[in-house]
Amino acid sequence: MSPFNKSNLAISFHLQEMAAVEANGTFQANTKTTEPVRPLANFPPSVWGDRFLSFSLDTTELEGYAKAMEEPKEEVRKLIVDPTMDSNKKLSLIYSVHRLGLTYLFLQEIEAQLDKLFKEFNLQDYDEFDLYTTSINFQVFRHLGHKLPCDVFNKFKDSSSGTFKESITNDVKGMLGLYESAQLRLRGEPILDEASAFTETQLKSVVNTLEGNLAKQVMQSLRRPFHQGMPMVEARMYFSNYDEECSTHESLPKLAKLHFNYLQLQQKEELRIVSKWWKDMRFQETTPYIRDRVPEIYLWILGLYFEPRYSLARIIATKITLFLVVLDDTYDAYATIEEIRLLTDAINRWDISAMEQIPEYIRPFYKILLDEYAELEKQLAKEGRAKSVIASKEAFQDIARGYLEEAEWTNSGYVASFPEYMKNGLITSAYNVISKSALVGMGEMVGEDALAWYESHPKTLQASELISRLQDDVMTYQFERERGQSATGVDSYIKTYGVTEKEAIDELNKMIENAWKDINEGCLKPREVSMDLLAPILNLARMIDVVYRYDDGFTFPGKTMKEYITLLFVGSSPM
Ligand SMILES: CC(C)=CCC/C(C)=C/CC/C(C)=C/COP(=O)(O)OP(=O)(O)O
Ligand SMILES: [Mg+2]
Ligand SMILES: [Mg+2]
Ligand SMILES: [Mg+2]
Repeated sequence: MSPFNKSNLAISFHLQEMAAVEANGTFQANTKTTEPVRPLANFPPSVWGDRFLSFSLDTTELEGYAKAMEEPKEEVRKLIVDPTMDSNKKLSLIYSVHRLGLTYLFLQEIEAQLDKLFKEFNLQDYDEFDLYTTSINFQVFRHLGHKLPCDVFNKFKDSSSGTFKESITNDVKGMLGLYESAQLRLRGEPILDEASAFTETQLKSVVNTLEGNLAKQVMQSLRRPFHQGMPMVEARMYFSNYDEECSTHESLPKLAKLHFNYLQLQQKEELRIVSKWWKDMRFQETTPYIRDRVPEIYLWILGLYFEPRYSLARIIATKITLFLVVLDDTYDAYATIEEIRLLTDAINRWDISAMEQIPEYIRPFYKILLDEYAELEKQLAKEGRAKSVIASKEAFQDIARGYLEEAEWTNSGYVASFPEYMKNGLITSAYNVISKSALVGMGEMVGEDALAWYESHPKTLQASELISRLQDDVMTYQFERERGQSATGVDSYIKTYGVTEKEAIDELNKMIENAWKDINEGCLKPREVSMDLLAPILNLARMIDVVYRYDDGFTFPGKTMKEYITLLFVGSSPM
């Protein structure tokens, strides 16, 4: 959409909204009802309607794909463990396996290979490797948890000027690899800070001169680097744009196709289940003021983990996150401060007797909330893991209190200091409650120690929360400011440090960049917990990039989220 159209959208949207408020205003003037003035947002309606309800899973087809995967999977496994394969070829095979989202099928074999290759690492070997090979190796080691030193890139810098050598700018594949490598940087790796800016500028300057797959690959990475992407979608795009790299061994694309088709059927069934549940709960009738975004929230949760074994976990986490949309839009775009106080108290009480104290319109939500959690607690108690449900429920109560704090600030016109805002903002980022809710269906790997680690509010989780809170604020503060919603991190930062709006946004973006470095650090070995428990946190940060890198892609889901939902769940025939 051209910027002109975009501003048209905003204008027409604003006019609609003004008309609605106006209508409300005149409506109240004439009828003298006690109906309060409400901060209505008139959110755009669902893009999808009921189209995902009609899917019907053919389990024979699903089993057919699973069966057909066995043979190419064994072929790929043999390649991964093949002791005669040259180590750089081995690393580039593992790289393609990883980008195709297949690592989890060969995790033991891949970890064993990388442990061995990482032990054999010495910097001298890298003297004769070109930029492309160096960057592939760097990415594989870093993605799988090994801290390959960024010194491997020193030889590409001009020792006298200290900048990157001009000569590498002609090596587009190498530059692309360096750009993707730079996204894995940690604090204290300035060569990679430079590399990220240098390669992005260079690649943007040549992208229109490129052709074929290389053009598609550069456009794909410039739009969003792999590391910040949604694994399921990134796998699909790697398959489409890197067929040369994928077809080095013909069993790999064969496996990738069957794997994608298997997952697509399972995910369409999950989307049908949550869409039917949402429709049966009649939220769009009882709370019509909320954003109707079931496929978008399901896509968000799919971003956390796409492995078949997490099917139930995705359904549970999607439902709880949909509850959060109802809660957030109720606090932000409908309830009065009195109603918010009553609802927050009811959520803290978590008792059906609190029904009579909350407004009529929100009672169905409250009842469904309590029933859903009671059912989850009962189910998980059978596995002796009801504690994960309690942790999710307590985090849910926590965010309601956080949303109340925001509402009190809005109501009193108070603009919190930035530190005070962030203390509450990490809670309202919703990434604590969502990550804990993601654990509920993950099975026996979520033991006492896993829960204890999450409850300790680890740095990696805080970093993901900060990215969620601040990226959302940077992309939604104008729209929310127009509606008089609580001051966001942007307003707090401006007020606390007396800087311009642009300076504030630059500072917030630097905080987001540093938070990404903390997440990258947290995923490197030795890890505090298994990567299975870190992946939802890393992927939640990735989904913020997917939804908010260019605009408020959740309130206005007509671009990236629509494209991704179409790619994964609409029509696309089996590969
Ligand atoms: C904050 C954030 C990006 C959360 C992501 C996790 C998530 C899906 C939370 C559910 C509520 C929601 C969609 C908030 C984002 O919109 P918003 O801009 O209305 O959130 P806000 O009211 O907290 O600013
Ligand atoms: Mg909101
Ligand atoms: Mg809110
Ligand atoms: Mg917002």
